Amino acid sequence: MKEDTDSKKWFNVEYVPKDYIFPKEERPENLDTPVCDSIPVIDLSKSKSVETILMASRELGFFQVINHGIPEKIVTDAMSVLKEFFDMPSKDRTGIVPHKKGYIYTNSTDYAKDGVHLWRENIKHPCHPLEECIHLWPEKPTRYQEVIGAYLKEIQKLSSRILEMICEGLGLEPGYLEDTSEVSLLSSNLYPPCPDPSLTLGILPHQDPSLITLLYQGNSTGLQVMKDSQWINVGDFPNAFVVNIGNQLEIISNGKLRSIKHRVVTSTHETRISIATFVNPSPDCIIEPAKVLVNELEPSRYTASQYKEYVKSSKAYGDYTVAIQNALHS
Ligand SMILES: O=C(O)CCC(=O)C(=O)O
Ligand SMILES: [Fe+2]
Repeated sequence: MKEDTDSKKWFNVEYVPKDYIFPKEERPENLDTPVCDSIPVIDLSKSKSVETILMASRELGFFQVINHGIPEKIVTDAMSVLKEFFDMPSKDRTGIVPHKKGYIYTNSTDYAKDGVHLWRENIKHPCHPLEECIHLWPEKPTRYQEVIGAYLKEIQKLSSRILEMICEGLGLEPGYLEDTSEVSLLSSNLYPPCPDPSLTLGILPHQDPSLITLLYQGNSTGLQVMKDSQWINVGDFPNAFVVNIGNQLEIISNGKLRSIKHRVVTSTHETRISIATFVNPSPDCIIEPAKVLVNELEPSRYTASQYKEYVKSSKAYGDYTVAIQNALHS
């Protein structure tokens, strides 16, 4: 049997197929916005980084970190193994039974909204505890489990460090966030070049249901953040990780830190591969504004809920993801 080569792939088209065209009011307008230089790039080797992280998290809910200590090779290996995964013939990627296997692959034929597909392919899998999940991840490419496992160990360290800095900046006791959080989900996207980016979207506008999200985007662009009612581009910065505040940390901080809407637009010439890792509260955690941030002048702005109940009731990560997470823990 002939393998599916690039020439036969769904995105190798001259015109955007009808199923990928969003209604006019949802299309990305104004794609010429200049790359924004107001997403702060924070050097973690500098002593003032707690202050700058706090300032960015309050104002924009997004920042980038450099000199973060993750070896470049671990990151480039992760990107290349994911590229190999997305490049494999589709028979090696599909046919996965979400309830049995520890990962979900969706090609672009999943309906994102009202019968329209996103211009992307995606793989997602749980990552916590690492020793229990790793064997359930893709077996092809053969290096996948080893390389992504090594990447996630580094992400765990970096996310702990960033959560500790946020704790310090908010005046919370050490460990308040870190002790009850886990890097629980990896979601990697491939956004192929698109003949007309003004008609399509890579990811719909959304806020992350996490505590924080760490994202590696290589040298590509396409991520946009809503600032003062305008979409602005998050520029690429060599070896940087993009960090954003998720809904759970907005609640814990009693609204001091902001979980901001973002989306991904496509490009005519660039292939974007991104690796998002969601740092979430442990499932049993009660999420509510930290007591030290609530007082007469600043009363609690959010009601308490258990994180796993929130995930279940809001279907925060989609049905399949909840199903594989439950399968793992039962
Ligand atoms: O792929 C990206 O750049 C963004 C991904 C994202 O926002 C998400 O997975 O929540
Ligand atoms: Fe997101």
